[in-house]
Amino acid sequence: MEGDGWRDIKVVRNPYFSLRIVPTVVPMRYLELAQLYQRLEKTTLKTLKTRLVADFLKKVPNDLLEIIPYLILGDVFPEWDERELGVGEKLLIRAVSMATGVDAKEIENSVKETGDLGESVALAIKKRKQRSFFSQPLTIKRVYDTLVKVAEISGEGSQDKKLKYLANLFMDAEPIEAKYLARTILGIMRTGVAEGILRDAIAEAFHVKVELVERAYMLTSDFGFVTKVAKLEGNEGLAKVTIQVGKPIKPMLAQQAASIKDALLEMGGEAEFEIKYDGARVQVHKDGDRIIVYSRRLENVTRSIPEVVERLKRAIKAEKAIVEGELVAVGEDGRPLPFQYVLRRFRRKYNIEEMIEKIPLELNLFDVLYVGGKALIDEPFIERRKTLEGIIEADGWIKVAENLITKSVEEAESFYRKALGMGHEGLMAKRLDSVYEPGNRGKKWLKIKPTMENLDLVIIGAEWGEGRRAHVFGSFILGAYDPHTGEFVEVGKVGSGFTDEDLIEFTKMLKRLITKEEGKRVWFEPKVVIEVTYQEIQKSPKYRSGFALRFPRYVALRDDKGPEDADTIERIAQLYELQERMKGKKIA
Ligand SMILES: Nc1ncnc2c1ncn2[C@@H]1O[C@H](COP(=O)(O)OP(=O)(O)OP(=O)(O)O)[C@@H](O)[C@H]1O
Repeated sequence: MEGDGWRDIKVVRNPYFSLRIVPTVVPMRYLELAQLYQRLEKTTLKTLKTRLVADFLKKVPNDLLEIIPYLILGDVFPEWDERELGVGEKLLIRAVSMATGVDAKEIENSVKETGDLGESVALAIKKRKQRSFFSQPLTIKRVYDTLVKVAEISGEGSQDKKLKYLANLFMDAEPIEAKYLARTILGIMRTGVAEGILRDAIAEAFHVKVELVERAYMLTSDFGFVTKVAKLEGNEGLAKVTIQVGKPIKPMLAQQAASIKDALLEMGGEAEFEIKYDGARVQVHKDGDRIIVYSRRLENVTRSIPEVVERLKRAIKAEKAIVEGELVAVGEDGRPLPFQYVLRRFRRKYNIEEMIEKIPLELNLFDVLYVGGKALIDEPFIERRKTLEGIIEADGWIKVAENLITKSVEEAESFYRKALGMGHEGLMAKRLDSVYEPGNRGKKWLKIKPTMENLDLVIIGAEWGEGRRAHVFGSFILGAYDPHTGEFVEVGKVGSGFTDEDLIEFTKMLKRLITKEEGKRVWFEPKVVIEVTYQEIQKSPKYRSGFALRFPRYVALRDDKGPEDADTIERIAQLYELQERMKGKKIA
């Protein structure tokens, strides 16, 4: 009966006939998922979390397999899906109030007291004054279908419609279900399950190789699909997974080289150098007249850049293709503007026309991953580059990245100086024979730039400000990801570089992520990524990470990156080595 959302076979004794086996329909209850969330929240042990998720996955009927992984992560849709629930805290509280008869003000006050919206919603449900005679226990399918409907409602009166759908769910929810439903709706799950745990759990549940799960995920960015293949087709099916037009591929990344000379040496004496444009990376999927553009974080940003989409339709000559490039904002003088300008374009949802004029965008394409029905990721870079040049018709706004293939340090250095002179960030060096490694930050691509890398770190805590700034956070605790424990560990505290407006914005954004308060200190669910500069990376016995940043300074909010894209302890260790090597070296 799997496939219809039903499971279990019950033995029913019929008083008139002999013992018969009658299949009864028992859909999977949302309660089971809520109990999983609760268990996950109670432990910090990565291994235990993995086992809990694996045991749960084993019980999931086939037709829920594609949605459960996202719900476990605390999401409803994959990050590249354009749909959003569009429900804020206020609307959610109104829905709970409607469902329970508890005054919205009372729920709001309770949130202030508990500091935990989920908990306060559960309390309201416990006080529920009425429950419909027709009340039905919540099933996962019903919760999911309702959330999909909520996401798809738009236009006039949409808030009221959303309110009714949500109130209906809360009307039938048990307190524990309501707690996690509320958190899912607001995207603040707090169960500490990130992609790594889910990946390991899929492997454990279906006895498949973790490397194959990882590979399939890097190629499709779709845990729902990967889970289904793992269960139904095992290792063999996973090994066959390849890229598909329409599903974003995790981008291949680079490490930093200390100099052009080091880069050439590492690449075996010859390399392709390309300008490193300072903008935002995009992955373009084209299928006939249909274009989808994904950001570095694989969010669908197509709608925010309609003029680029129109040009892409003409510039990509192939009928079906996946190409990658760097989108750069261009100033009036024709020189590149800082990457934050492109991010402003991505964020804009209304009056886009106005932005097209204000922030014109240029796209520099540097790779092709698919063309004419064929995945190209296993072809050498040099071949992909030729293919790319063959399918792009440059139009001044869309072009192929400027490059130089050379063995000569001098030639490459002169290209480097030229790139910096034009206002670009530096150069990329690419190994001619390198295949495309989705999601990997290896040494096949190296970046060369005059300054040390900025770091992208997660805000894991903060301290309230003082005096005039007592109502906002004054400094933030920075965390780097430790892949061994699955935790974010402290590497420093940043208080400079923020304007008053920044602090107000950050306080608003972070308040809802508070997990713990200790005097003036608060701790957050690790979600928000910021870019910081620093004077130096120091070894530090004080921090568990082993490193501390000297004089970190805030540069920008990286809402194009999720916590899983933030820099890791290992990356900081690498940068520390690089810093030591760069000391006293002049590379420009
Ligand atoms: N010619 C190019 N080839 C590849 N990447 C390029 C090129 N020009 C600019 N880039 C950008 O540089 C990035 C490669 O550097 P890296 O691997 O460090 O990515 P990142 O973590 O996003 O870092 P960054 O902060 O530099 O964007 C790419 O993701 C892309 O956005």
